[in-house]
Amino acid sequence: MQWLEIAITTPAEWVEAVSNMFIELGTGGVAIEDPALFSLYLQEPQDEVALDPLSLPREPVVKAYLPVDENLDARLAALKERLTAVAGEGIFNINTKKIREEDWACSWKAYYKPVCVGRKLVVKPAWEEYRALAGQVVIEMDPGMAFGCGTHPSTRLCLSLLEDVLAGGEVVVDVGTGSGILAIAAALLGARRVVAVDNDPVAVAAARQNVEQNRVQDLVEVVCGDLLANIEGPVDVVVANIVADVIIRLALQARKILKPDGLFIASGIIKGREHDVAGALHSHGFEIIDRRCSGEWHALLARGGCRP
Ligand SMILES: C[S@@+](CC[C@H](N)C(=O)[O-])C[C@H]1O[C@@H](n2cnc3c(N)ncnc32)[C@H](O)[C@@H]1O
Repeated sequence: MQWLEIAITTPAEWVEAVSNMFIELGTGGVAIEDPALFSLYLQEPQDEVALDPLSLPREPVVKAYLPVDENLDARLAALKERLTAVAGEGIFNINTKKIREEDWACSWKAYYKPVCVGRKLVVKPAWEEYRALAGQVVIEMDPGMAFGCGTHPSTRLCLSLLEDVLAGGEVVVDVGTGSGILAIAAALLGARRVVAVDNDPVAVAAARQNVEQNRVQDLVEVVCGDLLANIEGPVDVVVANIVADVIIRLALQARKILKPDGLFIASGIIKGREHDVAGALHSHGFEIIDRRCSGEWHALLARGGCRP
């Protein structure tokens, strides 16, 4: 299959909004090439710096991929209309190029480097060397065509919340697992059993591969399905990094399978929608016990569940 790579060069303040538009358009993944992140990476002590600073973009570039099929023109037109509606003409520079599926993965790999998240997690591309410090928990990722290489703020918010709430021995469900990153993190942080679900077969395949890569296949089961439709409780933690409207739809299902005082980590909420999501959580009996944000992205930690 052929794919269209869409690369949008944008001022930094629009990065999250553009990423969100791609996600709402249904692209499997979003890659952010942010010169600020590269500079941070280059400041860290490295055994070997494989990145040529002169090759870095001067402004952030947000990339996503759409299949070249009969829906492509309509999806591109919808994207351009939305970009113009939010920011007017001339803010974004859009470049597209067709690439073969076999070349897809390599097109963004050069910019994907190990990143530290929270207190002890490190997300490392499968093909990069990284010498872990004492106490660090290293997740190896090859997201392929699925969302979730650990650089997106909404993923990072989930990772840091997982790190804070997991004490060991929990049953966790990761809804919208993408590359499997959150499910793998939960297992490496001590969960006793993790179910990872996604409705995209490409994501399910990538997640299964990453689960094996991290040698947590005895703890993590990856299934294809719609939200929590076929998942049985009781569980200790539900984590979901999807868009606000999907989180709202998920809230009741999550409450039904959570143990009393179970925890719901809800992320992927773009600025302006956090009140809608909090309202839906309250209306289903959840208590919000933590709120975190990074740039335009919000995550909520809610407590609630059903008595047996
Ligand atoms: C933003 S990505 C999150 C990936 C990963 N969990 C992370 O945090 O980086 C959202 C994922 O949710 C999946 N998804 C969207 N709607 C879904 C649904 N109704 N049921 C299951 N998965 C869904 C998408 O296929 C995508 O892989």
